[in-house]
Amino acid sequence: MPRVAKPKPAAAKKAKGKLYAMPEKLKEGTILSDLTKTQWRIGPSIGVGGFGEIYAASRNGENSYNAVVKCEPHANGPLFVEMHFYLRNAKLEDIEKFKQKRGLKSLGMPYIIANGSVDINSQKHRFIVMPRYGSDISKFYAQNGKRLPEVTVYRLAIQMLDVYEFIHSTGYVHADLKAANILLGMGKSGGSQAYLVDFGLASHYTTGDFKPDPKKMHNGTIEYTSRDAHLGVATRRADLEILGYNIIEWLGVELPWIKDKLLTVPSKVQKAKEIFMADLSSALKSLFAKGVPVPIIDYMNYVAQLNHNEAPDYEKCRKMFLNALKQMKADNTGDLNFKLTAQNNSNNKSPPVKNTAGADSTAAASRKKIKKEEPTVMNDSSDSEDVINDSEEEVDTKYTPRRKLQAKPSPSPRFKATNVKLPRKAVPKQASVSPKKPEQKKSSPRRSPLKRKKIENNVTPKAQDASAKINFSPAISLRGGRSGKTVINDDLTPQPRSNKTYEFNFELDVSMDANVIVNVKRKKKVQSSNGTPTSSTKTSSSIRDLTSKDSSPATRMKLRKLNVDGGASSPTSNLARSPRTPAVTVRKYRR
Ligand SMILES: Nc1ncnc2c1ncn2[C@@H]1O[C@H](COP(=O)(O)OP(=O)(O)OP(=O)(O)O)[C@@H](O)[C@H]1O
Repeated sequence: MPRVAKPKPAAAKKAKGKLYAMPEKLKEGTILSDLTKTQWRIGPSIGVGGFGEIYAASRNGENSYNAVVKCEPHANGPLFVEMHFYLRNAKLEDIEKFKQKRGLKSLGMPYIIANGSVDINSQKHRFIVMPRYGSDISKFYAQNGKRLPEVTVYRLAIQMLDVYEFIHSTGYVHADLKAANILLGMGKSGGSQAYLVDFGLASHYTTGDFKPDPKKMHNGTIEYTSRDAHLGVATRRADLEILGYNIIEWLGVELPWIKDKLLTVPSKVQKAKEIFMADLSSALKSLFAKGVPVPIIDYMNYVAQLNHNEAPDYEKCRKMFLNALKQMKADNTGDLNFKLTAQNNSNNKSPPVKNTAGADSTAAASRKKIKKEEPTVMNDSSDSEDVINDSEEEVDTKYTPRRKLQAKPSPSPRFKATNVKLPRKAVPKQASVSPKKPEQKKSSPRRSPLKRKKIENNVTPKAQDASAKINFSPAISLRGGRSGKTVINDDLTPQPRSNKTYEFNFELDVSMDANVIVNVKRKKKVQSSNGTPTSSTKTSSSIRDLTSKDSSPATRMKLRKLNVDGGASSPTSNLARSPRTPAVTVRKYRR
């Protein structure tokens, strides 16, 4: 049995039956002190994300809540990732420089104002301060009966391409664009610019080989996750694909994998997207009864032929939408209009649904509405002022974004790892083309015209399994009921997340995760003839005394896949048949 080396004393507060810690509430009026000792007064809660809470905030002494504080426990990965993305790449001056270079009047790129740490109920939390934006566009989408005006869709696409161009210029991808993550600006001209928030899944994109990463497979919001993200590969084309799925949906049609209720099985969604993208013209035709909007088919075709490591031509994409606006004689300036009329929805499948929000759906009206809603206090309000000084912000450079431990504190159901059953046969049998070994071109598993042709010719949406030869990632399934929520692969893995650190000091042969064998080899120190201890990787067959001086903790673990039928053969012979087997280095635990 693994030995508990160091149980963590202050365990995070957990909801009954949940593996994830819940964030602590910040009382209205609480003062947070950031790293530069600037004080921020917490206002009402204005949003709850998958991992933490967002509060309106003002500089202490000022009246207007024109900033927000996003606060999450320290152990929480997404905010760590988001904060470092902002600190490294998205300071206000970086954004200004980019705008200048590109000749842009505005850019929907948020920035970080401040950051710090705070102890709340003896639990260390991290917080960031950002500008406050307005309503997110998912509200308009819902109010309009699941659609947005066509002109607005194209304008949003152009603005998001600008933001992508900025993010990609820093070496990162966003990986989670969706209506709920797009906020309108505040202030006089705020309604003309949309901002892309939530960088909790931002990561460096690959410029090298296409290497699927099981640890990151399916990350994102399942409805819009790109095919590359389903395989765990961060690419620029993936961001463009995510935008593509979103704009199709905003035009009032249902994406096939949503229509077919596949969202609870990521590998099925992935497969549906592969089929969709392999035969775009007929897939889109079946979605748009009145004809496929030209910029949609052009944009999706462009995305489909991009190489995984290719820099997208953002200008070319923007022009597709700009040309459509010109043809519609629509301006690309002024407030984004969210009010549906028959004129601005020529391409939608069915007649516009009456806007339940009435005349309230322009950006300006929305800002008014937001202002009206401001006094809503979701947390306990208190007159008392708790002054909390931040403790030193530690930057754990070894932090991996996968360690996202936070449960969603909102009533909307977030996937819980405890409820997942991973099937033994994690890789479906039809998976016969490994993305690691692209058939035609070494740079991209998808670019190959031959392969695409094969899929187009042989695959019908109903009978694709035998001929598509697409490698799908493990058949993880999600509990029903979740929708539109960011999910991180780690959430899908039923590993207990205690705060304990284990020392492995013996041979361990155990199946874990879907179909993986873990073989831990202890590095044994042996006495050489001259008495100096030397290392050997000889596998120990017996459990050794952990405190014994002649042993040291395991330093390497070998993982290998089980055979598809569930059996495991000898480690050495199996290695050849399992090229994706990773070797994992285990960090030595130090007290
Ligand atoms: N700067 C901001 N100004 C105003 N509202 C904001 C701001 N940032 C976030 N929000 C609100 O809070 C909500 C949640 O924010 P965000 O998506 O950043 O949190 P999250 O925990 O990362 O969520 P998830 O991962 O589930 O998408 C947003 O949908 C939005 O309504």
